[in-house]
Amino acid sequence: MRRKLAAGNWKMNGTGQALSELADLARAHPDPACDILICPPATLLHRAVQISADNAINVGAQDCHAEASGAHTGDISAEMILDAGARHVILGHSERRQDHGESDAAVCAKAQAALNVGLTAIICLGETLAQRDASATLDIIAGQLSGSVPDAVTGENLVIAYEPIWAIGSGRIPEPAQIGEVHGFLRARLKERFGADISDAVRLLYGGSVKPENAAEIFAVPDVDGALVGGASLKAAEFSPIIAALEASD
Ligand SMILES: O=C(CO)COP(=O)(O)O
Repeated sequence: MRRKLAAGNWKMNGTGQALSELADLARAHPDPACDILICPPATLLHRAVQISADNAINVGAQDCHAEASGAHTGDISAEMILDAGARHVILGHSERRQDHGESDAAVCAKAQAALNVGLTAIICLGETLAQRDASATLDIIAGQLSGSVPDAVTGENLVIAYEPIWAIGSGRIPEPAQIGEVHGFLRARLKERFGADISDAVRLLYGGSVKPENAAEIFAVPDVDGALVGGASLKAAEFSPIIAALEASD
């Protein structure tokens, strides 16, 4: 049985002061019925891990390099993330695909590096508004899925986040049926490629303008195992009701 996952992506937000939100979140959810993950900027990883050592909050990174080490100024490796005490890494977020020109192949290589050291890879994919309007969503998703996910997946070490680009930070979300269509498609494609045991263990998150007000509706969609939350994960008071809605979902 998959355990639900409420994941927060802080993006390029937060200095040391923001870590008090982690402590608040931990206090609000001492024994959660789902996994809780916060992915702060790399500068806060180590401190976030220390704060979360004795509570139910997990800590993850937002990116890693595909190489294990070497002359890559400014980058961090999967092993460094592990060494900082984190166990998850977000990869292929649309902001990285866009800002840094990351291709599916690049994301796949990073995911392979993450799996090599035992991290769980949270691979993001999603269509633009133009692609949705052109009825190309499932084709785009299929291409991103096959190109970004490495063969080494064993099930629990993979999370897929479906994040329609037009829903990120926009306040707009797809219809529940549209989310369900993509998640069902992802599950079926994973099953074709990896078999039922592995595909049943992969968690599928929805991301894009998840808020306390819409969380319950999103979590009621079949094959939605949680959320990857941006803006609303920055404040414990906003993320906490989203976590509660996930805990309350079937
Ligand atoms: O990109 C996202 C999470 O990775 C979603 O961001 P928002 O929740 O701010 O729309």
